Amino acid sequence: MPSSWRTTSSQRGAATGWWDERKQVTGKITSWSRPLPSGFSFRPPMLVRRLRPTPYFRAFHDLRTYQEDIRWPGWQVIIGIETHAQIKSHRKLFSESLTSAPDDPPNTHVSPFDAAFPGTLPKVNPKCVDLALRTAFALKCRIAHRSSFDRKHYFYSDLPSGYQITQQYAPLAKNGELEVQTPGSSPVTVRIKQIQLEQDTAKSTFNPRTRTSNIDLNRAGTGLMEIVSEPDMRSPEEAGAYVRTLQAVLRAMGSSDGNMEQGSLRCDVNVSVNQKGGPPGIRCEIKNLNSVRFIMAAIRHEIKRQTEYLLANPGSSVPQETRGFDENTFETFRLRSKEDAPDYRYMPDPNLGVLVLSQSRIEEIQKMLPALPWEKRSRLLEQYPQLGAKEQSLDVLLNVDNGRDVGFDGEDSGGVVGYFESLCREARADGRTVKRDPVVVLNWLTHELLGQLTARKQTFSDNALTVSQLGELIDLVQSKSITGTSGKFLLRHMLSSPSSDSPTKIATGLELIALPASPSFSPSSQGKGSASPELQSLCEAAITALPSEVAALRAGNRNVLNKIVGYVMKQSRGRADAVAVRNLVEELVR
Ligand SMILES: Nc1ncnc2c1ncn2[C@@H]1O[C@H](COP(=O)(O)OP(=O)(O)OP(=O)(O)O)[C@@H](O)[C@H]1O
Ligand SMILES: [Mg+2]
Ligand SMILES: [Mg+2]
Repeated sequence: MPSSWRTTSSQRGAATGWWDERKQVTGKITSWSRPLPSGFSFRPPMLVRRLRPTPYFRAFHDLRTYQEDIRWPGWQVIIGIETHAQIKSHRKLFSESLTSAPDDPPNTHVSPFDAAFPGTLPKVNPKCVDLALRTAFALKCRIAHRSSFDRKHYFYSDLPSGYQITQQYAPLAKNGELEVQTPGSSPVTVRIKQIQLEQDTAKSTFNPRTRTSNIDLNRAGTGLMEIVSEPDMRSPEEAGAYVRTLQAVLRAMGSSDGNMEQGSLRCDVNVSVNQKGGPPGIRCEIKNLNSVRFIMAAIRHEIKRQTEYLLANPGSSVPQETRGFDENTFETFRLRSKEDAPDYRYMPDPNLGVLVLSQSRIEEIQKMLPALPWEKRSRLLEQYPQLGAKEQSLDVLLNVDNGRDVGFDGEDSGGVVGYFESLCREARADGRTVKRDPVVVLNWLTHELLGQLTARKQTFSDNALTVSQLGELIDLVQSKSITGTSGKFLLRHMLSSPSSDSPTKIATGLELIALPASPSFSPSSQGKGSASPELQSLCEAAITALPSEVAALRAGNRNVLNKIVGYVMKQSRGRADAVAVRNLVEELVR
């Protein structure tokens, strides 16, 4: 190892002749034996100019005027978030092995490269680059035509090679922004400092009983995007809204599951406090937060801790620390101070050159960018203003839509939003167009179809009902040919026994067609005049079967009416119309 690599932490980064060190290791660039897809090429890292770290005091606290928070009067809180999002690709970032799900058996998705076998070489996965590029576009970043990879060394058992490949000095994208809406206040623009590609680590679990650690290499080498925000947030609520908005963007782009519980989205939150009008304080970094609730709680605790420290030690500043969050006490705790901070000994990865993206490749990605959640929302509201009163259901629909796989090669089927739109305006094979009430369709989709799929532990992609099948089912209920209860039963049946038969045929087979209220049924004549013989005999049977209820009803106790109606509904297996039954029972008992 050249002696110049052995730098101390104070010498590291911008302060030292890093560029000179870089030259020493670039002599040996591994050539690529496998061809790279079009649009990608590698050049030796010599060609990359070192980027100076962005000075954080670049007037960032002037960007937003000081606004007093009554919870901590006289103090200003500054928050910046580093988000690690697992890239939703089938293969890892630098190896051919498949990415894994959290419940996969340990060490079943590991290639020799992931396990750092000597002699193995990395090869960048273009899908990961494409997905990161999509994210970069959605976050309005400037894309770097040339980016490079660095090694960040630390010696943990969950990092087999002893270093993580990341993009410390020349990231894929920089200088973006994300508009964040917090309830009850105007939107805030959070600037994005950079998006860098890096590898995830393995997972180690400690068994306190046997005092052993087990290493699972399944996660090792999975692609991550580190999305670093500028310190532009000023309250726990803004930080929470930022993470939620970012999560929605990642899902809409199909670049990450953004699933915080399962660890595919993790945040390091940097918090500092300063007195009104003063310069920004020293930040403390709270590592690895995996829920928005914890993020907000950790920030609240940090504000309390740091303001108390500054009041108790006037004239001094908060010691710079890396902290953890205790999920039981909702408090942060010290992990290490700046002095104990690891010296990562960054160096360019000699096996990976410069990643050069052609303009045509970048334009291709931009052309196929899926719609952002708020774009889809305003399009739907513009098209169907009635949905304004159904915002919650609309959000459910958009959330499900965000979670889907968004392909690159035109395999995007429109997702649940496309399905919804086709149901509202169905173009039939015979050339007719059937229009449906969007509020009714939205109810059926979110409450019934998605509800049933969730109960069956399925997702929208498992939905077996075509647009015309669900459309016809909704029409059957709307025209009262089947009751709402029968409609739900029919939907369950069609999900568990998928077939290409029409809902009318299936409903007839299952004897779900509603009992007509009268021989010539019309909604306005329900229960009035002569009832259908079948409904009439069901109601008469109920009156005979429930003599005491009938006596109570005759004595003026109208509450028992529900019981009699319920009895008839049960006997008719949900085929009778409850209003018609109610009217008929009243008429017969009178
Ligand atoms: N005074 C401050 N108060 C709060 N946050 C800050 C302050 N200064 C910087 N930050 C935030 O700290 C974060 C720094 O992240 P960055 O990845 O650049 O460096 P790092 O934390 O030193 O590196 P690592 O990736 O190894 O954790 C950014 O999100 C930035 O917005
Ligand atoms: Mg970082
Ligand atoms: Mg950090």
